[in-house]
Amino acid sequence: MLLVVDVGNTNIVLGIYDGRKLVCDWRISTDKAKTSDEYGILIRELFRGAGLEFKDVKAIIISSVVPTLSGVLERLSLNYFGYSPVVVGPGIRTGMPIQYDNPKEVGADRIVNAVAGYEKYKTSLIIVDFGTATTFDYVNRKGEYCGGAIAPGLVISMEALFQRASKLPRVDIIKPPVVIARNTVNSMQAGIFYGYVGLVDEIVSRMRAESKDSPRIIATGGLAGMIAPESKTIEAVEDYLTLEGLRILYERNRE
Ligand SMILES: Nc1ncnc2c1ncn2[C@@H]1O[C@H](COP(=O)(O)OP(=O)(O)OP(=O)(O)O)[C@@H](O)[C@H]1O
Ligand SMILES: CC(C)(CO)[C@@H](O)C(=O)NCCC(=O)O
Ligand SMILES: [K+]
Repeated sequence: MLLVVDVGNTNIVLGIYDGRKLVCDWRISTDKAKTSDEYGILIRELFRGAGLEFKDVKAIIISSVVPTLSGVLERLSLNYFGYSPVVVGPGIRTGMPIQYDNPKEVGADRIVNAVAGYEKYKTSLIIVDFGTATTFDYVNRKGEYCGGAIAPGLVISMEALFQRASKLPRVDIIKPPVVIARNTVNSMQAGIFYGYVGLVDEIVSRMRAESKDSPRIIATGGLAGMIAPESKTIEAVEDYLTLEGLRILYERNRE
């Protein structure tokens, strides 16, 4: 079985593939202070809960946008699983030309999403990933990664509001009952939720216009399911896009 690991700034998502089938997935908090041994213990517990053992894993692929944790997880792979992982980054075969000024600068998660999206849709597309940051990526018809936009994530936006204004509480990010809200909590929810729907549609519309094409628009990430129904532009939500992309990239790089 293949272990796929996506290290984000808020969460590390792990998945186990048996061939093309995702058999289980877990989400743990990203903690830059944790050692490879501490992650090892945590992952052992997750495996135990799913009736899996470390020796069931025959290969590992990691993408990370937290440089300090890349080494920690590489060490974990070697020490606990006995395999050196494929790490998404310069030098791996993506099958996707990267038209960023400096290809080394683009987040590995964005490339992984782009690879998965293009493999599934085989046409030009815009991918919106709602994570710590919200990323927008454009892939053209030929399957080239063309770049995109990075916006503050929904949770970060809410936290900025609450931390900078004494009378504003921390609120759940939900769709409020009305936009002309009559209490602080609903007012903040209205500003963040509808403001964010607007942010997404505006960026996607401008990217689509600039692309001079008619890309498909897909979304992923924890909060995609909440925003997508209100968005005029998002056509589909692909919950496991990043894990799928990691599986595909492993296939392209196994020797
Ligand atoms: N309804 C909600 N209200 C508040 N926060 C939420 C809600 N749903 C998810 N979150 C949080 O939003 C954040 C972003 O979620 P998501 O799972 O898409 O990204 P992530 O995987 O944590 O991002 P990254 O890949 O950058 O680590 C997470 O911290 C998640 O716990
Ligand atoms: C934007 C994030 C934080 C989203 O996870 C990540 O993709 C990242 O750190 N990217 C590096 C900058 C870039 O993609 O241009
Ligand atoms: K992510």
